[in-house]
Amino acid sequence: MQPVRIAPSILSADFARLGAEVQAIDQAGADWIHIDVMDGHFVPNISFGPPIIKAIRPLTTKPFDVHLMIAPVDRYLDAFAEAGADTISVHVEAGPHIHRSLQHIKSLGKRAGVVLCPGTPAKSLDYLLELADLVLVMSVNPGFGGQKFIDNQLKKIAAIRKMIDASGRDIDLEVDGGVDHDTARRCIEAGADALVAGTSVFKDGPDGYARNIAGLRAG
Ligand SMILES: O=C(CO)[C@@H](O)[C@H](O)COP(=O)(O)O
Ligand SMILES: [Fe+2]
Repeated sequence: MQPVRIAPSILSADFARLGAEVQAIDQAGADWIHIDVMDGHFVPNISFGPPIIKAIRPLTTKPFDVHLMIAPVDRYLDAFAEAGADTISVHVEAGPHIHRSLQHIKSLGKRAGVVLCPGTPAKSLDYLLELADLVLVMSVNPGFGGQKFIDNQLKKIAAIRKMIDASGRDIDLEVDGGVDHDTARRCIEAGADALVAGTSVFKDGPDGYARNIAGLRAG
């Protein structure tokens, strides 16, 4: 089994130095760059969109793991693909046609991710796993970094691990929100193989990035 992938969330980066921050987490060992897109409608916060993603795309070869917290979502999928997303993840709660959204992402030649908010059951994946390359379990309510990990999501992670294994498909199981050294270990034990981390990677400034990423990966 490959080591758990660490995806630092640039929502916690210094936006005034965004390009340098992306290069710093790349050099520090990030596996993926996690990019949180928020619209002030699906979630109560606004972050960045395709032009920012396009601007930072030439600065690293690491995959862009784009987490869309926007509704409606379908009309923007092409723009995120063109801007340089590698994985595009959409919330089951963000629209009436999640199956269509996943089909659309696949048709663009991108990896399709499906995201579940804390209140959404694992069962909502029943007819979606055949299209998914990644399942993202939110361990906080989406919209902000720096929130506390919701413990009952560990049970959901374990349930989804079983569903993925039973599917026979190669699907990443990623967890996002409140991931620190302690909760990272518990997520890995429950079956996660990719972790998003904002606060716990960026909290000590650039000198701490490599140490913090390695610490999360070690579990
Ligand atoms: O999607 C989100 C929040 O909605 C996350 O990706 C956060 O940005 C993670 O930040 P921390 O909880 O690790 O500080
Ligand atoms: Fe995220």
